[in-house]
Amino acid sequence: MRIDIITIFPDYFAPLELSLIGKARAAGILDIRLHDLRSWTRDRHNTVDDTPYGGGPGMVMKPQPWGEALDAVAGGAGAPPRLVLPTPSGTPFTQERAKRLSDEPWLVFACGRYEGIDARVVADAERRMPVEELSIGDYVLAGGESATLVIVETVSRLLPGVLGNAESAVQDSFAAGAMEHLLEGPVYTKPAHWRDQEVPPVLLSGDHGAVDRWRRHEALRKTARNRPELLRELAARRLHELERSD
Ligand SMILES: Nc1cc(-c2ccc3cc[nH]c3c2)n[nH]1
Repeated sequence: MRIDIITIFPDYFAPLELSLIGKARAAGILDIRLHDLRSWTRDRHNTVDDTPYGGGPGMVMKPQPWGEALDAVAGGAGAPPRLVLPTPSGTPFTQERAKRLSDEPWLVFACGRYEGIDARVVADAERRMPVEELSIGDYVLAGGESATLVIVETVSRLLPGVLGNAESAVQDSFAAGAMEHLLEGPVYTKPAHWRDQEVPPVLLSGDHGAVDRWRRHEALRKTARNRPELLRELAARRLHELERSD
């Protein structure tokens, strides 16, 4: 997968040189390219923002640098990339959406700042590539860079060869089919006794059936406590499946 990131803060993405993603880049599984938006400014101050039409607080990112940056990065011959634009007003980013994005050969991320990017940039981009405006949660960041890091990490770890043990990707809380979207329960490792706490004996029993039942029970408990709405959705899905099978 190729990933291009356009931002005024390229250094924000230094973490993508580390750990699993850094190794995947070195192995050629991931081709991540950073682009400084200011490279496409034309004035000596490298201006990327201006006051909003209609008044109001803050500044808006100018269309000209973005238009030329997207032309340069995403405008080549061949199939266009999918443009991902993190924004508080976007479609919720979920594990299911991450799975779909992981099937894309080429993603371009546009990292906004200030009050956002002039709306004509998205309208212009939609003429030549699919555009996805995504929110990583109902809170407001200072820019799109953190959201882009979250999306890139979530998507990249689903790519074959990125995680050492593909199984751990399957067992994620929200991975389709793994414990039906339940939250993951507690995990333990050596030593079996630590600061007067014991590892649950079932995990040392060697009885894999009992371990699976215990883990499902703990996942249900955790989900009921922290995300009860997921249990309601699970019940509704089960009911729908039963009614379809009648
Ligand atoms: N889910 C979420 C996205 C954002 C976001 C994304 C881009 C910009 C640009 C300026 N402020 C921004 C905030 N906040 N929260």
